Amino acid sequence: MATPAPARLTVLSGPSGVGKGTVIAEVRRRHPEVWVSVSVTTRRPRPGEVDGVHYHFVDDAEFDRLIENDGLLEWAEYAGNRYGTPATPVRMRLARGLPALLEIELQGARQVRTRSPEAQLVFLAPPSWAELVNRLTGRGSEAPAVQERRLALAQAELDAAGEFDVVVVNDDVARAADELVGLLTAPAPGLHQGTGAHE
Ligand SMILES: Nc1nc2c(ncn2[C@@H]2O[C@H](COP(=O)(O)OP(=O)(O)O)[C@@H](O)[C@H]2O)c(=O)[nH]1
Ligand SMILES: Nc1ncnc2c1ncn2[C@@H]1O[C@H](COP(=O)(O)OP(=O)(O)O)[C@@H](O)[C@H]1O
Repeated sequence: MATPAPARLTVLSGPSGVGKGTVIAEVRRRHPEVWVSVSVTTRRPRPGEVDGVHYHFVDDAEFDRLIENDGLLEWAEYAGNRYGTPATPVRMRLARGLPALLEIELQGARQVRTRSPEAQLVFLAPPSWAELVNRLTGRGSEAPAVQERRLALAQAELDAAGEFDVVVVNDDVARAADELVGLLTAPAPGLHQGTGAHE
């Protein structure tokens, strides 16, 4: 009866500029204990981004090495750069019975779905297309050509929202953060007992 629920792996995805970073920052402001994986990327740091905090910034050779050594839980190329989730910290969290949150794009979310079917996949959606464009251009962190590229990808990402377990609309940061906290603390439904599915 008293079998504890397995620690859950939760993935948060959504188009560039929808507010994934903002909502996660709000969740962590309220609940500093929420653990979020720090990805590796070949993208250049933006002003204010700190190596080891926002990302582990690596070059192509280092990224290749991580792939070869099976060091990544998943990885994908997105808008000309590669991004991946270091496997060991996530595995250690889950092995200790503690939840883990990944903020990754669609191809990565699909890889997690395949490898860990019990993972919870959450899609953060904008209230409207116009608002997404506003946020991405308003952030001002990318050149117009890069924004265009990200918006083209965003259309395909929005089309895939139905693949996710839950869609959270980021109309208001506090409200979306509340909803995400609820999902992170909800018990996992339907244990896959005896499958050894959770890594
Ligand atoms: N597959 C995968 N995607 C990631 C990872 N880390 C970040 N991303 C995604 O890569 C995309 C681009 O990230 P970034 O350049 O930081 O831009 P931003 O999310 O728009 O601020 C976003 O959709 C991120 O969620 C990762 O480890 N794996
Ligand atoms: N609910 C919201 N309402 C208005 N602006 C928002 C909201 N959430 C995020 N933003 C703004 O949208 C921009 C993109 O947010 P960001 O967290 O960088 O997105 P992502 O991590 O998904 O790329 C930022 O300027 C942020 O302040």
